[in-house]
Amino acid sequence: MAKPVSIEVWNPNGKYRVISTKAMPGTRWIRLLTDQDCRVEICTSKKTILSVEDIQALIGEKCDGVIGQLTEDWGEALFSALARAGGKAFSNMAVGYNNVDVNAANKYGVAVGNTPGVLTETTAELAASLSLAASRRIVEADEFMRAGLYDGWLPHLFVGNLLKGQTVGVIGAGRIGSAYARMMIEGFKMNLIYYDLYQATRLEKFVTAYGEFLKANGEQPVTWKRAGSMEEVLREGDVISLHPILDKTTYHLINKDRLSIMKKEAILINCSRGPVVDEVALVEHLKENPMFRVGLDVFEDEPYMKPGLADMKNAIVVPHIASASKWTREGMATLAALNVLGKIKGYPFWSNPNNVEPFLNENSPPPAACPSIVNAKNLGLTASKL
Ligand SMILES: NC(=O)C1=CN([C@@H]2O[C@H](COP(=O)(O)OP(=O)(O)OC[C@H]3O[C@@H](n4cnc5c(N)ncnc54)[C@H](O)[C@@H]3O)[C@@H](O)[C@H]2O)C=CC1
Ligand SMILES: O=C(O)C(=O)CO
Repeated sequence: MAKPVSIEVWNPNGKYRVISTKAMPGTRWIRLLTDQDCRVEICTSKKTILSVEDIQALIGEKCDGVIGQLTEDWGEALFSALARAGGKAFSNMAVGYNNVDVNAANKYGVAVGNTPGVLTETTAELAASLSLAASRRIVEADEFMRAGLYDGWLPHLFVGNLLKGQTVGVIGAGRIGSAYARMMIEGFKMNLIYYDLYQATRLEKFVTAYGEFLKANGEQPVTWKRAGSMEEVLREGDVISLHPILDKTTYHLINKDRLSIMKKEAILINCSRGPVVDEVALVEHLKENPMFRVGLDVFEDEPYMKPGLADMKNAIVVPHIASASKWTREGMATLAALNVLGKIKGYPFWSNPNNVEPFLNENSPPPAACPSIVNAKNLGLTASKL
């Protein structure tokens, strides 16, 4: 058993014991819990990634719910420990929950929450930033400047790609993929090709309407196409951004063969999960194709990069910061806390996790519901009528 982990306590006499495995931005989430008779314990350990043993030690003998992080391994060991301690709820402070074994949670009757919606625009904005940075070689140019290498304007200096009129490819056109597509289409007048298991009807309607607007104003209209296969997107896209969930259907979705069918000067962006890309194959591809560029927010063996990646000038790498805006991170903390609180209080689950705004309004109390419980149906929970 690991040593006890250091904690900070809010409302020590609260009836329900709720643990957060990390300090989270803002204070609203703490207030929402303490106002409802929760004792909140926040882990203050300096370790970035807590082990299963650390979290078991935090859970202890009695625990009603836990707010955890995407870096933690929530499986059989933790859900059984939480259930033994009387716990009813766990929430990831993340929309992605590939770190959670939902079947194990179902087995122990623990509700699993996530935080959709509040990070859609923020994450899409980072994907758009990486797209621009890669197309205009901003990081390379910045390094060049700081190294004192600039000795005057030159016709060939850091020539990149114009986005206008090119094709943006989106794989996984859900909330974030669609928001990213809109930014690239509206901002840079790119044409869209996308691949998803489902039709992105709202996105299609948006592109059609925007195309008509451009035409009416004497400009070249933008177009959209739903691809019948992922390969079609990879062949046709100039900038391709990955936004699917990580599961067994998307693991190494970008591999050696698929990289080989992409355009030699294409840009690949990954703000989904690292294992969606075979990073070893990517490093080889970057070496062999110097005009091919990538922008990566996530990595296969986070926090590590595969050998060679850090040396590649045609790669831009940032440390999983796509959701890192203040508003989003505070909102994620709020949604995660309300998932746990709602389950402890026996509230129904919110029937539309695509619209979590009522929970984020600081000026009114949140609805009496759990904003997003991914296994609500498995646990037979009731949907909110609000
Ligand atoms: N880098 C970061 O900081 C962040 C990463 N994410 C990642 O982004 C993912 C997507 O988030 P949302 O857009 O909110 O989720 P979403 O559920 O709205 O979208 C995911 C889309 O992927 C599609 N999809 C699933 N399997 C597929 C397949 N095999 N091929 C093609 N498409 C497939 C789904 O149909 C869905 O439309 C999260 O699961 C998370 O892993 C999310 C937020 C921040
Ligand atoms: O919400 C997620 O899935 C993240 O990756 C956090 O930014």
